[in-house]
Amino acid sequence: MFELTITTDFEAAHRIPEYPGKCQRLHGHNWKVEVAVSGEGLDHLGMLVDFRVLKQEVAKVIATLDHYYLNELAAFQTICPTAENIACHIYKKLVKSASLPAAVTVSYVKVWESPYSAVSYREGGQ
Ligand SMILES: Nc1nc2c(c(=O)[nH]1)N=C([C@H](O)[C@H](O)COP(=O)(O)OP(=O)(O)OP(=O)(O)O)CN2
Ligand SMILES: [Zn+2]
Repeated sequence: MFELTITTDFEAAHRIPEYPGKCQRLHGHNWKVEVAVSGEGLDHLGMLVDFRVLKQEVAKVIATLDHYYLNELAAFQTICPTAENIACHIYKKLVKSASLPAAVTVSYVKVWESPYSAVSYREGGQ
């Protein structure tokens, strides 16, 4: 099994409306995102998936979050844009991506809210 990761980041504002503290107020983060994909089979070049292809697919999702006020986005009208929900949102968007090879599975998405605090989202008991 091969597991490949890429990292990227984006800037966005959010607030956690019912949070009992300062996070209830509008504030921003430079969110770091790590995406891991895995699979068994390599292509004729010896790659699970080209890093460039994975970065492009992740970039499409990140573009929908970058420099937005996350609470205003459709994805976060019924759930709060916590690091947990952002990681889950990115994961589910990537799973739907048609541009990743069929044999490639998204292992997890990890989102850092700060250099010291991160959340990983994965499915299927991995
Ligand atoms: N499990 C989670 N906990 C918290 C989340 C979250 O998304 N998931 N989010 C927040 C707030 O967004 C807040 O901005 C972060 O708060 P905090 O950790 O206090 O961040 P600081 O950088 O301000 O850290 P200090 O130690 O207070 O300087 C809170 N929790
Ligand atoms: Zn925050």
